[in-house]
Amino acid sequence: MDVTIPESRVAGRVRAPPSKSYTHRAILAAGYGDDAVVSEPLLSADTRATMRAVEAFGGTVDRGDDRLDVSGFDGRPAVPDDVIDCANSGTTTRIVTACGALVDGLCVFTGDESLRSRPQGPLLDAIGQLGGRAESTRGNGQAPLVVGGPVEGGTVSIPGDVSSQYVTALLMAGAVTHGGIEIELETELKSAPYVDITIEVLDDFGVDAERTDAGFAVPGGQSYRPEGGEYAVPGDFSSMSYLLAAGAVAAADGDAVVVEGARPSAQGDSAIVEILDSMGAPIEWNQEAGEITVPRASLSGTVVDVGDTPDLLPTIAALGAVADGDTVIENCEHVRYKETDRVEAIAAELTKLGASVTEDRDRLAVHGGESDLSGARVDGRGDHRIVMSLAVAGLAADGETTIRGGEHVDVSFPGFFEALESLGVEVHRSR
Ligand SMILES: O=C(O)C1=C[C@@H](OP(=O)(O)O)[C@@H](O)[C@H](O)C1
Ligand SMILES: C=C(OP(=O)(O)O)C(=O)O
Repeated sequence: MDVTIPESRVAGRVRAPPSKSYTHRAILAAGYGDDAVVSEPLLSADTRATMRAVEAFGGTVDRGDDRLDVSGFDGRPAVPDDVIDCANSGTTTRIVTACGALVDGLCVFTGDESLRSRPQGPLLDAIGQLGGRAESTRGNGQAPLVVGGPVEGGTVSIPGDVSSQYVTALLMAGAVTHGGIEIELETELKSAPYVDITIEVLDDFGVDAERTDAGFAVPGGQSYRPEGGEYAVPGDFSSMSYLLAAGAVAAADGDAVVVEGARPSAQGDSAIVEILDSMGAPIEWNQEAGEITVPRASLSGTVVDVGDTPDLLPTIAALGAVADGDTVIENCEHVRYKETDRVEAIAAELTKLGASVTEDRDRLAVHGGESDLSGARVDGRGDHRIVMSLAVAGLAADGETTIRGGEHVDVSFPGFFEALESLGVEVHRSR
């Protein structure tokens, strides 16, 4: 689907969707337990992949509008009847692969073309160190994967600079092993706040896991159960970043965008508030009310290290294209291992809108203010975050911006274009 965004002014209140990261973890945590309700879940293509996996392992997930009733497999996943399709979701692939290592038999995991190009080698290696079987069918460390166990726990050594999701996956599975899992990190951990999210969710399900000097550890023999049998998902700050950025680049004179559902949590991506502040936006976060208000501002460039916040890179780059001066995004090599190589993708697509960028392996500089952005035809690269970031840039570009592949927002923020419409943007969709 092509989506056309005209240069626009926006204003109004909009609610952030529920967190994708928390929803994935809550669904699988409930799967590892017996019965639990996940309330206010994100219902999106990626979280549906995790629901399918829980069902393949012997659980059931009854999908309501704003709740999921999960009947889990009680720490003992069954051999799936079929291959598990993780679609476009890296999180699903990693967390269910570690669950597959608990199975007394074999499981096969695959996904779409993007997913089948993403790195899984360190996780396969870790499962091997635990005595499980874990192979890439093509021998290239990418899905399709064949995984089996049952592993009973132990110590693993893994790199920390490819994906934090390997740590998340091992901690979640380790809690129901006999002996628990100790994780030694070979290199500094990137995307570290996502492991904080994991530890927070585990804690809410009554499971202990902790940071250690060497990395992380989770004792075995634990049971997953949220207090009162119910777990509520908080709002998603990565998704909010597009709405807040829209306000900062395009709010109507004297008006603002107000984003609801912004309660503090372990999400590193709440750094978007400080980043917008550092660019000169008079942004205000009422943490008690869970509301962030942002009017339009003349933005200026900033320097951001995205080691902890990879998913913000496309948003920051779009903001940088509208701002005056240079916006420098550092420590971003791991952002190349996502649905697309997002450093290359956003650099190339913003260039089509007239932005000037300098791309290095671990750094992206956007030279704002050199010329005004002008609408053009751009490619969302089949990547939800590239699509949404280009839509933000489109709000501030002269004329119209047409984004190819608008339907991919379904991965994390299915109502994204409706949210823009509610803020006053005339979104045009064509097939
Ligand atoms: O665990 C998670 O929920 C996520 C971790 C991050 O990935 P990496 O740890 O691979 O950087 C992030 O980019 C992804 O969108 C969600
Ligand atoms: C990279 C992302 O997710 P995943 O790793 O789950 O595909 C994302 O949502 O930006």
